[in-house]
Amino acid sequence: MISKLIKKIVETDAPIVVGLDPQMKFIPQHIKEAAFEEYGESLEGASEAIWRFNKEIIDKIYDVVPAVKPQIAMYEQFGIPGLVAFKRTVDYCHEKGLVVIGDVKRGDIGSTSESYAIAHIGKIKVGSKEFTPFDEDFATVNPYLGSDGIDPFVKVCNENDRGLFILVKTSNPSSGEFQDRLIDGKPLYEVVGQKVREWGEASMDGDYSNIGAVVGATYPEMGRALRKIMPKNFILVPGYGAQGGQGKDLVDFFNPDGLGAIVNSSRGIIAAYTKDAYAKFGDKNFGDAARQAVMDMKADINGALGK
Ligand SMILES: O=c1ccn([C@@H]2O[C@H](COP(=O)(O)O)[C@@H](O)[C@H]2O)c(=O)[nH]1
Repeated sequence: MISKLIKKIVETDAPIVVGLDPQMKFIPQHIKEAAFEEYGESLEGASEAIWRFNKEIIDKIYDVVPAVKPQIAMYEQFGIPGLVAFKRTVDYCHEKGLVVIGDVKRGDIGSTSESYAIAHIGKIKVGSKEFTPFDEDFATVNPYLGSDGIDPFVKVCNENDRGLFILVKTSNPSSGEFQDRLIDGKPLYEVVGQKVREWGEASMDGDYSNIGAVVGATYPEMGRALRKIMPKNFILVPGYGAQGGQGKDLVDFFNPDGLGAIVNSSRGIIAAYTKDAYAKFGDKNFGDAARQAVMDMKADINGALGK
């Protein structure tokens, strides 16, 4: 699966993933009104608004980026209708040829991890039939339970040619509270980075492993250290834009081959029309504002990489 993602990054010349994190406050009034008119002010109405919003964004960006990252929390908060909107979004992104990274941050004891893995990147048999429940290409995973919580995810990946991004150093302000603590003289994030390297060794797909890492754009120094520890693991880099990360911070997350990292922006793209810089598009043209924000992000990152 990582080779498919790399091919699309090269084709679009954009190491960028658009985060589909559709909070209600970002959905223009005209979309909410139309959805509520049909489905009522209900979980169904909100989920329909999310779906319509996503579809417009996807239609405007699918040809200029390789991948999207729907954040399941934004859908789950609307219950079952929200999860239906999540699945519709995943399926539509696949129809448009996009690689889908499900930001689901799962991880538990082995038997439960196996079920999470099946749900998001695997297959399940029901009688004589087989189903792919959520059917993302990659899933994000929390490694805090250790190897027996990760192994079932790796097994399901290997059986289905899917991938993982394992949390190593997260972008949030308090990530250091635990992740920077020293263990035998090494910060925990480096210990986890070394484990990601090992977990990924049996999942090679070309030059890179299907098992990648999450490292926040907000910690460029740590990104540089982790790049060296995990030379064959792709890094998913959140924290660009709304959390303050910029192109110049990202250079060392990449390998000398110009690959090795893919940078996420969610609010910075999907809510671009609410920002002064893109206000000229207006709320009716929020999809065009998102496309322009992608082009600006691409110029910023590729400029920093000297392309
Ligand atoms: O360390 C992490 C891991 C995941 N995220 C997720 O990425 C997006 C970021 O959204 P922005 O609007 O671009 O800030 C969001 O879904 C987070 O849950 C992260 O930010 N940091």
